[in-house]
Amino acid sequence: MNDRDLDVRPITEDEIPDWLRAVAVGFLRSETITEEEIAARASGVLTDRTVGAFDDGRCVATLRSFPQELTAVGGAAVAANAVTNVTVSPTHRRRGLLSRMMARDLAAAKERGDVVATLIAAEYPIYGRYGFGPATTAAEWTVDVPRAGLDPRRAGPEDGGRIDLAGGAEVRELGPELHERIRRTQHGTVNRDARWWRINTGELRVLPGWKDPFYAVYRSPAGEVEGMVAYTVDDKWGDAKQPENTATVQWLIAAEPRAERALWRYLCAIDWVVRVETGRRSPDDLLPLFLPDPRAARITTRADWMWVRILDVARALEARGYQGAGELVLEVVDPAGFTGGRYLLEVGADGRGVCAPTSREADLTLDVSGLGALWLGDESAVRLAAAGRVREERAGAARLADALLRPSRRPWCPDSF
Ligand SMILES: CC(=O)SCCNC(=O)CCNC(=O)[C@H](O)C(C)(C)COP(=O)(O)OP(=O)(O)OC[C@H]1O[C@@H](n2cnc3c(N)ncnc32)[C@H](O)[C@@H]1OP(=O)(O)O
Repeated sequence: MNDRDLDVRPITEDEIPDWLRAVAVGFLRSETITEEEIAARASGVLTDRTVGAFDDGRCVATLRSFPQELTAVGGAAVAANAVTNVTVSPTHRRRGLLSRMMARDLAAAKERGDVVATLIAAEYPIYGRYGFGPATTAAEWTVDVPRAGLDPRRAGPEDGGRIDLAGGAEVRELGPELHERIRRTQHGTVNRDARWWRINTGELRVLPGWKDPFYAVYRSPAGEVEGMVAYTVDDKWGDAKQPENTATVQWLIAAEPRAERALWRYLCAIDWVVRVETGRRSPDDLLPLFLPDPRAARITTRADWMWVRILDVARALEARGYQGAGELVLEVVDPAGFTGGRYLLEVGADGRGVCAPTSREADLTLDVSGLGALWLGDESAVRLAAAGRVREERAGAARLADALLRPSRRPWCPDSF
C-alpha cells in the first residue's frame, strides 16, 4: 500500500487498545501492555482528538491532543491545544505521517479558537517545522547537602509555619486548590485536572512501577496551606556504614517564597539524606538563595522543556502582560497559514497590550516559532537576532522587544504531558 493511502483519522473507542499499544511501541517500551494500564490510560483519551494511521488494520502512528489552560505572562490563562503521545512506528518512519497528523490537529485547534498549541518535545529538531518554539527551560538541580551550610540541629521552619507529612488522599484534597492559586501567578504553568492528581498520587496507575512518594505540606503561621512536595528517597549506604541517601523531588509547589524556602530546607534536613535532586525547576529557581552556600546547588540537567505554537498572534499578545510601555510592529511568518501577517502591538502604561493587523513598516521580522519562543519571556529577541532567527528591520527593535516582552522572572512549566 502506498503511504499516501494510509488512513490518518480519528480512532474509535474499540481501537483505543491498539492505539495505546502503538504508543508503547513508538516510545520503545513494549508491545504488550497490561489490561489495567489500558483501562487507566483509555480514560484520558478523547477519541475525537486522537488520531492514528492504520496499515492493514495495524495502528502505526499516533497523536492526540486535549484542552489545556496555559498561564501567560501576567497571570491570564489562555486556551491551549496540548499535543501528546506522538509516535510513528519504526517501520513507517520518515514517510510524512507525523506531518499529516500534526497538520490535521493544528487545523482543528485553530478552528476551535485555541490561542496556542503546546507540547513537550522528545527531541529538539522535530517541532520547529510546525511552528513550535522552545518556550520554557527545565533546569534540574542537585543539592550537595553537607556543603549547603545548613545547621544540622535545625528542627523545622523558623518562621512559625509547620510541615506535616500527608497521604495521597489528603494531597488530592488540598493540592488542587493550592495549585490553582499558584498557576494564576506563574507564567508557563498549565492546569492540573482531577485526573492529574489521581495519577500523581497513585490512585490511577497509568505506568507500571509506581512507588508511593512521601508528601509534605507546609502551612503558614496562620495555618494556611502554602506549599507541598512529593519526593522519594533511595536506600544507599557507604562502605563505612554511613547513610548516603538521595531525596528525589517529584514536584514541589509553593504559593509564597517562605513555603518554598521551608520545603527545600526540610528536604535538606532529612536525616540520612546527603543529596537532593530537585526535578524540573526554572533556571532562575530560588533554591540556591535559600542555602547559606548557594554553590551547594548545581544545575545538573538543563534543556528546552515546553514548546509553544502561536495559533493567533493578536489574541496571544493581548492575553499577556508587559513591562513598560511602547509600540512594536512584528512581521510574523507562518508558512502553515494559521496566523502570519504584520501586527502592531501597542503597550500602554498599565502594561496591557492591544494588538491588530497593520500596514505600518515592520520593526522585526520573525518566524512564528520564534514568536513562540519569545511569548512566555524565556528567550531574548536580541539573542535570536544575533543568531539570525529574528531580523531587525529597525535598529534597536530587538532591544525594545526584550524590554516589553521579558518579565523579571523566567517562565516555569513543572509538568510533563
Ligand atoms: C509531543 C510528543 O509526544 S514528543 C514524542 C515524539 N515521539 C518520539 O520521539 C518517538 C520516536 N520517534 C517517532 O515516533 C517518529 O520518528 C516521529 C514521530 C518523531 C517522526 O515521525 P515521522 O512520521 O517519521 O515524521 P515525518 O516523516 O512526518 O517527518 C517530517 C519531517 O520532520 C523530520 N523529522 C521527523 N522526526 C525527526 C527527528 N526525530 N529528528 C529530526 N528530524 C525529524 C523529517 O525528516 C521530515 O523532514 P523533511 O520534511 O525535511 O523531510
